[in-house]
This record gives sequence, structure tokens and C-alpha cells, in this order.
Amino acid sequence: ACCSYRLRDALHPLWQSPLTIPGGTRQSPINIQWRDSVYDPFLKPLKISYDPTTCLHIWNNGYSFLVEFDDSADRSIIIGGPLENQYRLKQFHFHWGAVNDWGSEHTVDCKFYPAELHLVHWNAVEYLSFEEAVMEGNGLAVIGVFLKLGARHEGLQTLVDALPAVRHKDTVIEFDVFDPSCLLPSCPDYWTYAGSLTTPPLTESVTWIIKKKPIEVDEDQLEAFRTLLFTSHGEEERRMVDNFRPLQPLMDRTVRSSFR
Ligand SMILES: COc1ccc2c(ccc[n+]2C(=O)c2ccc(S(N)(=O)=O)cc2)c1
Ligand SMILES: [Zn+2]
Repeated sequence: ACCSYRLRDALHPLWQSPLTIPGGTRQSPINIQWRDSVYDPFLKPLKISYDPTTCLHIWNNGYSFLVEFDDSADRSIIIGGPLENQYRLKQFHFHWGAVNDWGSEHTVDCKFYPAELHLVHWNAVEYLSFEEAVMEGNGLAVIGVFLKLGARHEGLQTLVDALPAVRHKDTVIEFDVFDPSCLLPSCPDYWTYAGSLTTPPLTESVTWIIKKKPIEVDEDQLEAFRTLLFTSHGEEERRMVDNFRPLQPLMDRTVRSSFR
């Protein structure tokens, strides 16, 4: 593999909690070795339908900034792909680096991207709440989208313009119309594997759907992410950068691809 796991048992500087789940067998993120992924012809196309008016607010939770959605009904959902059920959109957030050389959580053939978007959905068919679904093996589905340095992303800019208002941890602003579909690449190709949350509680409840193609954002937009803070008002400022978890061992898992 392309990475050492010596860090696995260390305390993570960001979370002051063990980086590993004792007995964890399906931890995330992982390196996706393209040639080891297995094409699965039975994988369906992923169907995504988001209602932009379900957008609620943006907030800084001290790990990332999240855009949260009203998940009290089946208005913003995904279905198909590797999923047995329909999943409801709860929130999306990003992970990024201090510099453009790293920042994504997943890697492809050991290559880091400067940032990674996570669209977090929960199985509202089988479970009554997000909190319940977080604890179940098929509870969550997260779509991962890599961000690469390139042209300015107009859809992302509306988010970037709001970031100064959530610079400190535990600050929130209303954000009432946003269509996250604009952040998805047009190419339908994806990899999928069984994994976990990449921040505490690190529960092994995520079906990961990682889009093969990245979206392009420009330097100013990445720099705007790096102006956020891990710290609250009044605390000594610590810039919110490098909020990604180290790679975890693949163990007995296969990454499937929706494309040849
Ligand atoms: C039961 O207590 C919880 C549950 C979930 C929590 C959380 C704190 C932060 C994020 N979450 C999340 O929901 C969460 C964490 C990580 C991810 S990730 N980066 O997409 O794997 C998605 C969502 C606490
Ligand atoms: Zn994430």
C-alpha cells in the first residue's frame, strides 16, 4: 500500500480521541487502488433528486462547515447505485488541506486531492432518525466528490460568500436555498465500498459512493475554506485546515466500480 499505519494508534491532534475503533474492520477513509477495484455490472445508476428549498443553514461544528437540510420528509433523496433503500440528505460538508498537495480523505492510487465533499444521507426507510441510523451497518450513505484546482466553481461561490459569517466554531447562519446537485460531476461513474464515519463516533455505518471524476474549484475558493477556524470566539485562533483522517487499512474489503 502507499501509506504507513503507524499513526493508526496515535491520538488524533484534531479530536484528542483514539484514531482507531478497537476491532474495526471497515474503517474509512481508504486508498482506492483503481486496478484492484472490481467492475460490478449489477450496480445501478445512482438516482439523485434534491429539493433546494430543504436547505436550512450553514454552521461551523469545529470539524468542518456543514450545510444542513430539512430531513423530516423524503424531499431530498438518493436511490439506486449500491443502495437497497432510499436515503435522505441530512447535510454536506468538506475536508481540506493547509496546502493544495493534500486535503482529501480518500485517495486514488495514493493521490490526494486538495479537498473532498461529503453528502451525508440516512436510511429513513428502516430507521426513525439520523442518530439511530448512525449506529447501523446500512444506516448511512455518503457520496464523496473530489475537488481539484482549476476553474472557479460558480455554484460553490454562493457557499464561499457565506463562510465569513461562520468563521468561528458553533456559529450558524440561515441559508435557505441551495441545490447541492450543482456540486456533483456530470460523469455518473463511481466506486463503492463498506466503511465508516471518518470523524467520531467513527461508526461502521456508511456505504461510501466515491465519484470517479472531480469537480474543479479555484485557488481563492480553497483559500476561503482555510480562513475558517476550529476555535470559538474568544479562544486563541486555530485555522481550520488538515481536517481529514489518515488512511485506514482496507482489510477484507473489495472496492466495486460502476464502470469498466
Ligand atoms: C451520535 O453522535 C454523533 C453522530 C454523528 C456525528 C457526530 C459528530 C459530528 C459528526 N457526526 C456525523 O454525523 C458525521 C460524521 C462524519 C461524517 S463523514 N466525514 O462523512 O464520514 C458524516 C457525518 C456525533
Ligand atoms: Zn466527511
